[in-house]
Amino acid sequence: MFARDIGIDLGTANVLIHVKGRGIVLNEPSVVAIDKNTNRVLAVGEEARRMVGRTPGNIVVYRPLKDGVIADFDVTEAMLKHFINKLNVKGFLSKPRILICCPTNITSVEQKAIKEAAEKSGGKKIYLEEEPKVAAIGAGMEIFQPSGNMVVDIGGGTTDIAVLSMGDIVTSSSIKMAGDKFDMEILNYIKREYKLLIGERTSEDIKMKIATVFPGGRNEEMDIRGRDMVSGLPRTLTVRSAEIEQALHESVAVIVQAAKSVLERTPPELSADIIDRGVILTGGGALLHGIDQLLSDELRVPVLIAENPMDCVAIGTGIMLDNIDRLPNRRLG
Ligand SMILES: Nc1ncnc2c1ncn2[C@@H]1O[C@H](COP(=O)(O)OP(=O)(O)OP(=O)(O)O)[C@@H](O)[C@H]1O
Repeated sequence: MFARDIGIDLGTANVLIHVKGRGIVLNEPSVVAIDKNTNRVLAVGEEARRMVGRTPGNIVVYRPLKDGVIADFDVTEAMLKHFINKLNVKGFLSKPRILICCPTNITSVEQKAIKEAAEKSGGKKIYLEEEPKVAAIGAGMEIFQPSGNMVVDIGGGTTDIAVLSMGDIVTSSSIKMAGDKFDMEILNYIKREYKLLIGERTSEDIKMKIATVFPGGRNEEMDIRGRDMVSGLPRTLTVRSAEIEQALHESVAVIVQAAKSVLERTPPELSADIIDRGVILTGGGALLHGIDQLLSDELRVPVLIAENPMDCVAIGTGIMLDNIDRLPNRRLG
């Protein structure tokens, strides 16, 4: 029995766990179903996600990390413990070191509590790290060199934008505009234009299958179902890429603006490096059709989507654990 280091991407939308030597061993949605009457956890992860929008009154399905902050700490703790215990850390993996990447804006009290939850689940030493740094490392950027690297990590709750050099963040911004808000914009658009109520899962489906954020970038259509707001009855209608582009226009403009303001605050030598190396997109939002083209046009630098953008943070935790002793400014080490 020997200790293997564990990296955890505790995300708003998904939790990924990386075990040294084995790669990503767990990838589940950050969702928990609870029985309101007994306060008992009924399901966690994928099983709970399948219940979203489909539960009777006594069961609530939580996303405990909504909006990139910990909305419900007890539920977050229960979820984290459930996932770590699933790996059987206490038995097979004796006392591993655990590096957790959690939302950027959490309070020090929350940081402590996350640390404690991981300790109780069997961790020997727990490290917390900032998401954009780990995402950049996971995307293969050489952030320990004295040169500028820019990463835009578009997750479920937050978009983290950072310029890194010599292993640390030089300029950054974290905004609450990301995948969840895009879903909400699509849902509101369908409600406004067609008087049709759709669920969150349907609007996420539209985003993934036919949306684009680059004008004219995609020309597809999709049949969607929901509840007619006037008749109250189920109804089907067809939506097109171009109208979803309109629906998402203002939201993506917020991300473009945040990226511009980070670049404006970046020292010129590092800006020059970014022209050479380009901006790397990570997180599930990097898969939003046309986002790379749009950012490249607006920022006038090359923009590249990382390979497996949703895995970058988890992969980055693995690389960081290998180099833990030479990391500057690590939090709660
Ligand atoms: N093909 C796709 N097109 C557009 N969006 C996508 C696609 N695939 C996934 N997403 C979105 O990516 C988001 C989840 O990304 P990710 O798993 O990186 O977030 P997270 O790390 O859990 O969140 P955060 O970084 O805010 O804590 C969801 O909003 C999801 O809808």
